[in-house]
Amino acid sequence: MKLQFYKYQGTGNDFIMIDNRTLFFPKTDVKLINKLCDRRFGIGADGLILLEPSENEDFTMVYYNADGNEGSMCGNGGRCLVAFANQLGIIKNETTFDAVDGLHYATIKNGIVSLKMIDVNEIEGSDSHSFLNTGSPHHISFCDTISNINVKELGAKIRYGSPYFEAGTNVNFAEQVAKNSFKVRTYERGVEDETLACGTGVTAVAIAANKTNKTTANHIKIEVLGGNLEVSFDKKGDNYTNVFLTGPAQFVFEGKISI
Ligand SMILES: N[C@@H](CCC[C@H](N)C(=O)O)C(=O)O
Repeated sequence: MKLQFYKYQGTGNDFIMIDNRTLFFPKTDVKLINKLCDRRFGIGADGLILLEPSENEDFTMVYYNADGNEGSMCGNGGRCLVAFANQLGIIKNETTFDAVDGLHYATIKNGIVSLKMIDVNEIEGSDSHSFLNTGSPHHISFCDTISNINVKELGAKIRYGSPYFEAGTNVNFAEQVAKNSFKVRTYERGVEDETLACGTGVTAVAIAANKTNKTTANHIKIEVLGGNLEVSFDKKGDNYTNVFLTGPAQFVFEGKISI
């Protein structure tokens, strides 16, 4: 069978998109999804996303990490899926869709997608790190400089170590560059490597930076290896609401692959 696919990227976090409105895709085939995401034996991507029907919303997002397993929420993947739904003519400039962590509202204008993320009200912290869930779990270490960190090696150590072990976590290294701006590098669980960007990761960094008083800003610019993202939120006490992740989401190419 020939599988029609579309390739998208959001600040270099890249995804295979499949229009699965007819529910034809063999979604329990972990090996197949892993192979499609393989950069040598397949199309190559950090993850694969199925666009499926939804009972009450515009569509449903089903996200798989490159290892072939269903993942938790993917912020950049969600933004790319909005651009894909727009390309398919399912939505115009705004949408609400279903995902593993609940409903997401989003807008798209001139290739820039702004995606509403879940509210956050639990942030664990110590002197060395913060940990919070922005749809996916994120460990954050604020560092003086991140350019010389071996993200793959150190990220893997933290991802598999105490207290995360098998369930694991994504791991972010963040450097403050100005009052309201940070640089971030991320080790992604499920890709098991550094990626060029992570949407739920930069969202977690922005909230953790505010919570730990590194910034009083509620509109934060984040530079990642693949480009620039922005995170904004409202804050009441320890509750972060109206959390938006904003940045480019672009179609790269489409094709058919034998499966
Ligand atoms: N790239 C993603 C994060 C994807 C989820 C993650 N790898 C996991 O399952 O933990 C993003 O942009 O948020």
